[in-house]
Amino acid sequence: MLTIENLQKSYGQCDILKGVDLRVEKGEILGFVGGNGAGKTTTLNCITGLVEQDDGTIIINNVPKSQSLDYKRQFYFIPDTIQVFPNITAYDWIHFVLQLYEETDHTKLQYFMNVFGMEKSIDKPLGSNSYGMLHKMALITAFTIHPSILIMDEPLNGLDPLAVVAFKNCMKGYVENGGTIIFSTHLLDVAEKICQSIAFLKDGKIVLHERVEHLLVNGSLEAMFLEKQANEE
Ligand SMILES: Nc1ncnc2c1ncn2[C@@H]1O[C@H](COP(=O)(O)OP(=O)(O)OP(=O)(O)O)[C@@H](O)[C@H]1O
Repeated sequence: MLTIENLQKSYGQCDILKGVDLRVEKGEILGFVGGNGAGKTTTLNCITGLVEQDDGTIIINNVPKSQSLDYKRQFYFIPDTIQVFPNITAYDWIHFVLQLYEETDHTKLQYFMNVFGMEKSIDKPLGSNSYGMLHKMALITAFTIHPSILIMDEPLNGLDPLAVVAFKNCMKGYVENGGTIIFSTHLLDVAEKICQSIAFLKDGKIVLHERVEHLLVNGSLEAMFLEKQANEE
């Protein structure tokens, strides 16, 4: 589904990604973890084309990143900071994006708006929405589109507890229906409940990529994280 080989990226003299290799299989929820500044956002930005890598290949559904348009049709991306036009409404924004993805099933949209309790905010200008509400809007759009792979950078940030429950249920339904998810997070207790596997990024490389049930044999993900961080330092 998603294959990354030898991904490298530097900013000036600073080598951020030093040969990232990663495979994500269809139907998998992969949690992408690592300390602050490890390079998670840089990796996701390379995958989604917001950043051009210096070296390495990225392929989604057998389509290489170099085939720009076709490649971009394979996924939907929710960045950590959602940039919006402040004067248009959530309704207009969502419908605009749905049109881009040729998604016309508005019953699905209504369903996910209900799930996330967004009906009352749908006609408000985006500029008056909170950080969490913008994230909900992006999630509603993503689950309505149902892309073959959903890529998210810290999607749990700003979500209230009800939205977190809705998010977990939607993720479950989405992968049961053939979707694949890769998301970065610092919330290891949530990751251990919803992910099938965890990739740990440290010093510009993936130092561990393992199924969650195998990791939990030795304790919590938090314990694994602390041990890995300490060992590698
Ligand atoms: N545009 C840029 N120019 C220069 N350095 C950058 C740029 N973007 C990121 N970096 C650097 O690359 C490194 C990795 O940043 P990145 O945002 O990918 O980390 P992260 O793992 O997502 O961190 P966090 O968990 O704190 O969000 C950091 O040292 C950061 O300062």
